[in-house]
Amino acid sequence: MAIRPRRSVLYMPGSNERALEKARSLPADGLIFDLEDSVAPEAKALARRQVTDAVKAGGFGHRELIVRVNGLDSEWASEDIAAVAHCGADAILFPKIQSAADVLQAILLLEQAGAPQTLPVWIMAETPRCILNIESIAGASRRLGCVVAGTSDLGRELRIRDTPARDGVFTALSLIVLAARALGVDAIDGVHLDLADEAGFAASCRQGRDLGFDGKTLIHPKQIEGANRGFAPSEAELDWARTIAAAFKDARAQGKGIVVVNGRLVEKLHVDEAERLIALNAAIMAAGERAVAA
Ligand SMILES: CC(C)(COP(=O)(O)OP(=O)(O)OC[C@H]1O[C@@H](n2cnc3c(N)ncnc32)[C@H](O)[C@@H]1OP(=O)(O)O)[C@@H](O)C(=O)NCCC(=O)NCCSC(=O)C[C@H](O)C(=O)O
Ligand SMILES: [Mg+2]
Repeated sequence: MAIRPRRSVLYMPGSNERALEKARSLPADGLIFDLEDSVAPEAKALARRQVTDAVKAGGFGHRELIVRVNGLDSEWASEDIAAVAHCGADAILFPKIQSAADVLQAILLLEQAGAPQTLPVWIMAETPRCILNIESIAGASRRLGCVVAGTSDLGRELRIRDTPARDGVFTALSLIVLAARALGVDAIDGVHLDLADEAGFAASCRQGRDLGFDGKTLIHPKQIEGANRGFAPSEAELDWARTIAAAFKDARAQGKGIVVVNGRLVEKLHVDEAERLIALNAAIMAAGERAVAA
């Protein structure tokens, strides 16, 4: 299956028309048009209209367009879902998912609203119950396209202290990646709220990447470049990937199933990951070229 880069996924309030416009030129891999927590109750209808108009109008190039609707038990959910079901978004993101039944309910509502059967469903993992049920949630439907960590809501519910190492949500972050990998979908890390803390943001990108996340959700354009860098394969990783892929090809031609490169044992499993990194890099390059051409 083709790899879609999701290094940087930027939230913006659907009520902020300027942000929706600005997003057309920002170098993020994905955009989450939010109808939920960043939109005041009195601005919900405006946000819904602006978001669907913006998605229909297009002009976002290679960027993946995701609309986050309000929670299933909120008074806005059904109108949100009816409005976004066929607006042309690449995925619909459902917040506060607690169980596999919630995922099925979300899909049923989309179907009742006439959404294409192929429209992927993304979920926020942001409640303690969600984390405890994460395997069954992620496996509830093949429509699930991505799991997004909601570390702000989760941290609040867990009553943790906000430490630089994110100790309080560390287990949850690992469980999210485990569940996503088990089901073969992508996982995107939570937001870094302190916009002035560049070092802390870079550290949280490194940590997310080390944990296996495919990218990070962001709250401001100034965070895009760091996430794009942090979640892309580095030059050293790519050099190594190309080296071992070539060495393994030679070894296979000689009938061998393993090879030692620079003193390290290389097996097919290492080459599989190397090839994934090379393909991810190619997809990033291709998107970059399209962005320049757009
Ligand atoms: C945090 C902000 C409110 C700051 O906004 P602002 O004061 O306008 O910032 P700047 O003046 O520095 O903006 C500079 C220019 O960039 C544009 N901009 C700013 N933010 C965005 C954005 N998110 N997307 C697109 N464009 C953006 C401004 O319009 C300026 O443009 P220009 O006019 O050309 O100068 C704001 O950044 C913001 O609203 N951020 C997103 C907040 C949000 O969406 N929150 C909800 C998601 S987080 C969440 O819910 C977490 C999860 O659920 C969990 O539980 O963890
Ligand atoms: Mg949240």
